[in-house]
Amino acid sequence: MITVRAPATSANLGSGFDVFGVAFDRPADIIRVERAEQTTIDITGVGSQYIPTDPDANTVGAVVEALDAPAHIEIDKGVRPASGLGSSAASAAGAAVALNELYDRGLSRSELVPIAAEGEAVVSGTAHADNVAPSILGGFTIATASGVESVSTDISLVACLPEIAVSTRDARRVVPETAQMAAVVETVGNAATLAVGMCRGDPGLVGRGMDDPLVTPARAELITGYGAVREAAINAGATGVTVSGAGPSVLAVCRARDQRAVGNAMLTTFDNHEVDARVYQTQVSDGATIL
Ligand SMILES: Nc1ncnc2c1ncn2[C@@H]1O[C@H](COP(=O)(O)OP(=O)(O)OP(=O)(O)O)[C@@H](O)[C@H]1O
Ligand SMILES: N[C@@H](CCO)C(=O)O
Repeated sequence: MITVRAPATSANLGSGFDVFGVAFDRPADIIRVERAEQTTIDITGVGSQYIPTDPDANTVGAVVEALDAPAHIEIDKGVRPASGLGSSAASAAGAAVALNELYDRGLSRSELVPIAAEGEAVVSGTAHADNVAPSILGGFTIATASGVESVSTDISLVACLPEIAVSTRDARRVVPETAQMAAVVETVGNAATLAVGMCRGDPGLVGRGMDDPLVTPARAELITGYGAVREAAINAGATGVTVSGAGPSVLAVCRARDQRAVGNAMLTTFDNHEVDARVYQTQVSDGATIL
């Protein structure tokens, strides 16, 4: 049996829609795989009642197919589904790393990224790699059609998960199909600023680069209290705030000393909007580990 811990992730970071991602130190999914004639899936943990065990409908099933690696797979969910914290991706990333090891396929971590991304197509219709890349490689990742880059960095994050479910499939329907050139120019500038900030470990630059006029405004509408939560986090010291992945989690970047204040401000403001929430004080961390 091979056991892998695959971390939660946050994709987009505002200006990097379908491209940027970061790995968290927690929460994480635990994936256990054993060789079998036929693929079967058992799921426990947070939100497991909402996740299909049919391999054709679960993200790990697509990974089994791509690696031709039938197995009995146990998924212990630490990352709630429909959270915006890369729940579906954590399972796919963990399965890719575990099955590659179990069947001795010899693929590199980078080669496993497009394989795990096939799982995302199962749930959202698109094989976007911006969550699976950091869950497999760790750090801050840039996933494009021509490959994936990863840098390790020391950036503190606060992810606030409200008790609202937003599916990636639904959140992709509100993404505008066209964009004004001025908004594209602004987004490119912000994305470049963010990438430099990650390389320098500078939360001020990362936060400044998270602003996104293209996708985030439409998605913010799906999250009760988003505007007020964002403002409260900024007032508590966050250097940037955006929708995490497809939502409903809200992601703040800050200095380590401000993490607690930012998290409390976000929780209190969701509570003022009668939304229960929980907070993860985390930082950009390593990718999947074989235990
Ligand atoms: N192994 C899995 N883990 C979690 N969700 C899964 C899995 N397999 C299939 N799903 C389905 O995927 C959906 C959750 O994925 P979705 O992409 O919507 O959320 P997310 O991964 O938390 O968000 P995001 O990609 O925005 O970070 C649910 O409908 C769930 O049933
Ligand atoms: N880039 C994806 C991440 C969520 O799966 C999106 O925002 O739709």
